[in-house]
Amino acid sequence: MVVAIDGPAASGKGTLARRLADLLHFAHLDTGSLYRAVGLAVIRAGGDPGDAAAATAAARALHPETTPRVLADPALRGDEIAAAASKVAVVPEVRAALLAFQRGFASNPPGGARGAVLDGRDIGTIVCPDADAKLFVTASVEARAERRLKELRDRGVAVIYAAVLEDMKERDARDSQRAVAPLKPAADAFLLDTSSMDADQALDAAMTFICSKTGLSDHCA
Ligand SMILES: Nc1ncnc2c1ncn2[C@@H]1O[C@H](COP(=O)(O)OP(=O)(O)OP(=O)(O)O)[C@@H](O)[C@H]1O
Ligand SMILES: Nc1ccn([C@@H]2O[C@H](COP(=O)(O)O)[C@@H](O)[C@H]2O)c(=O)n1
Repeated sequence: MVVAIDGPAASGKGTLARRLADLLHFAHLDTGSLYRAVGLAVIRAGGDPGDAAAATAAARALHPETTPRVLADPALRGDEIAAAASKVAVVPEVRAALLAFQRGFASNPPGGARGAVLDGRDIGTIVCPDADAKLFVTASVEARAERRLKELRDRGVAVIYAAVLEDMKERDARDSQRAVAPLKPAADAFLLDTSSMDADQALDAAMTFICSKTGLSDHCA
């Protein structure tokens, strides 16, 4: 069984995907980490993430056996790498190079898990169009900027709200206006606006939808 979760930055989709995977004993793939890994590799090689050839070479150099170790690198979590990720993500050859790994994870989840939860921008539309349940998680850009601000400050990063909000708007625009696999809800996705929900309420709403859609019996009342 595959659960596809898409949405903009800091909407809470990663938190929700992790918690759903724990609850259902499914494997989880944060597909944004793949794009971050490509952006980080380009930067570490002294390149420009806006250089399509460099980004394509970095994406093609990611191998399935080493990818889990690459995705665990804490350096992926920085805001500079998030911006780099959204630049390499506009390149069609980069997206094509990352597709097989994502589809393989969904169809054959690691560790013998009986299902997979993938979160990203194009999971319900492109990566897993036949997913059993699709959710599009969103929140106002102001709520998302507040969440990211808190997260960064908790990590000891000195930032101001206006800069976080500006970065968020830029990334939203790049992700939703690109020509290939833009951020948008799949036609059959459940829209979950978490602007005034905490993470527990979002999980409850998602589970109610997944239960009604899939009839998963062992986790549904
Ligand atoms: N429903 C919620 N209410 C308030 N804060 C939340 C909620 N869900 C997640 N958060 C917090 O908001 C921040 C962003 O959440 P998360 O990383 O899950 O978002 P995301 O959509 O996966 O972001 P990104 O695409 O940038 O990785 C985290 O600090 C998380 O703890
Ligand atoms: N399926 C996906 C996932 C991510 N991206 C791009 O990567 C950037 C970083 O993603 P996070 O989820 O870690 O914030 C994101 O801004 C997208 O540009 C993507 O294109 N497709």
